Amino acid sequence: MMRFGSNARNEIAVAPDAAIELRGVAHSLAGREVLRGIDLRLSERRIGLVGRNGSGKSTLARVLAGLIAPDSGAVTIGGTDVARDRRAALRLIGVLFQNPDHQIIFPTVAEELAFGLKQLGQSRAEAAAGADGMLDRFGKRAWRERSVTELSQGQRHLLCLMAVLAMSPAVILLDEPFSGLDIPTTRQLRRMLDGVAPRVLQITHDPSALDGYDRVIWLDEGRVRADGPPEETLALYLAAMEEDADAGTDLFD
Ligand SMILES: Nc1ncnc2c1ncn2[C@@H]1O[C@H](COP(=O)(O)OP(=O)(O)OP(=O)(O)O)[C@@H](O)[C@H]1O
Repeated sequence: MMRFGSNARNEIAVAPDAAIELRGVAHSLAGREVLRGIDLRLSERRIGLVGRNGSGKSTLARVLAGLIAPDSGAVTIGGTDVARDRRAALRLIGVLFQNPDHQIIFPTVAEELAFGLKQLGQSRAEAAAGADGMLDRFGKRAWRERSVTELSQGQRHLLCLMAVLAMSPAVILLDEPFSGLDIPTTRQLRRMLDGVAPRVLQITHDPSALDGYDRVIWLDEGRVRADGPPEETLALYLAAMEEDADAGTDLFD
């Protein structure tokens, strides 16, 4: 099995099987209720999250990562409130957002990869070594000194995933992780994700991306509409999507 992070300080500070708990999570954006009271206990290794455009998935991802404190309710991972303890949250959950440009802050690949490791308390040399190690795993050592602006959108996406993996969080949250990636890169990422020990929570519109998953949650208008084994949740979800498509339900209300 692959391991990420050889440095002792990079080890996960909590048991990797620590559950994610959402209690009464509600949140509004611009006066609109986007999350409407979500209660979940997530302890499976591979969990999928599906739902129509605008159903609240990405907002829920931000709340799960502690990047937004919900208006009411709380999210804890292994008992730690991720919105209150941001430092601990870095080790607990790493997020790969849909758009890499919302995530990348440094001009070069090496600096971007090293940043998260320094945030975990690693020295400059340790972080540089960790960044190189991650580039080697993906056969991308040649990217080291490259300017991020010279990478394609898909390559920037891969860089963000490497940055998340390098930090060895207990939970990896992926928002449409394979959009814009070519087939070999997608397969490489899937293999990599299958090999990592932590829990993976994947937001996707592609049911096949959830093959082999333990549990799938369907979010609809900010509420959990179905939750259970993938084949059950996805059957309900896909049937409803067909109905909505036939009825021409407005996607962009
Ligand atoms: N920054 C914001 N300000 C105001 N409203 C927002 C903001 N971000 C999202 N919303 C609204 O919140 C709702 C949920 O958006 P969210 O991005 O969470 O949906 P999603 O399920 O991830 O959608 P998609 O599948 O299209 O990515 C939408 O109605 C959206 O218009």
